[in-house]
Amino acid sequence: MIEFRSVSKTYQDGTAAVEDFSLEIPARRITVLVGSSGSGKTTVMRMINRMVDPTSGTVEIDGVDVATREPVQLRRGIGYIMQNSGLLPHRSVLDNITTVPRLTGVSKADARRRAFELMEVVGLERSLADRYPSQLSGGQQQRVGVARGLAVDPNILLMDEPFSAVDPIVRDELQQEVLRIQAELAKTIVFVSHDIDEAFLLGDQVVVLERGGHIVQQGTPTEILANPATDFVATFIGAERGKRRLVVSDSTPAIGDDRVLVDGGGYPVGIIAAPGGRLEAGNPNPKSRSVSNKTDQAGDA
Ligand SMILES: Nc1ncnc2c1ncn2[C@@H]1O[C@H](COP(=O)(O)OP(=O)(O)OP(=O)(O)O)[C@@H](O)[C@H]1O
Repeated sequence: MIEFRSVSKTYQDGTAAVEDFSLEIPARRITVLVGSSGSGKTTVMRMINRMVDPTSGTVEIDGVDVATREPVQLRRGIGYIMQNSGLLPHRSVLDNITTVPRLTGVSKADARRRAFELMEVVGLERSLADRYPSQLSGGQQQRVGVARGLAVDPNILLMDEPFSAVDPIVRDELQQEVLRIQAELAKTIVFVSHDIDEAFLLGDQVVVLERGGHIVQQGTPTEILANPATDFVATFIGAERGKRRLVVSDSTPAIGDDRVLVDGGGYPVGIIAAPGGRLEAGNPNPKSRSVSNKTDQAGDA
């Protein structure tokens, strides 16, 4: 278990990134920290492996204050997977995966054998082993990042918006891989995301943060969806869902040349005015009405 006790972090320039943050992160489960940009998610996560040290308060792993651990040693036992994979550009896929195990004293032969196993775990073909990161797709690079994070066989895996730079289809695949790997390996995963759908898909526990690392709600996805604790959470859930689900469907009826906008449940939520269409024709200020909708209701569908 990872435990934050009244942790605060003020950066040198005076930014109070996290204030009085307390949280228990259960072992062998996925906890997702989700919130808008600048809410302190990354700062919280980095205090686990001492990439950031708290200004006050303590972070404990299985009852041991991480401040008592030597940072480099600590980090070698915790997998860290970040956005844009963070791979070493001049090293092959295999070398990227074996670097940290080699530093911790694993023999070259064992590290290579394990790297090939991990490539299989994350769905990468062996034939990619000698390529350089620039010769891989974004999704493949992220898979190498995940394999590298797993290479030291850590109990804890930190994942900082790992899939936000890949396209939605690849992101879906990678999210499913995480769930599959987790079902197999049962790590303690802390996952940072600004995407509430991703949080609900992956999280056993979801923690919604507001500016200053203030926890506005924590619980299972079902608990949060059923009972958003504040307007902020309700809006966060609703706005995000509405935005993602809105589509102009060919099968929806048009009004003249104007197109009907529907949400994921197929309910009409607005009209997109076509140039010269009925809405546009009577509109003295066309731009202001080119999209008319009520997205705030779309999340309820
Ligand atoms: N090294 C730093 N020095 C000063 N301020 C920082 C530093 N790192 C982060 N901050 C500030 O701390 C606050 C929280 O940042 P943090 O990166 O933890 O948020 P976040 O929720 O992860 O944001 P994002 O989703 O944009 O990555 C922000 O106001 C940010 O500008």
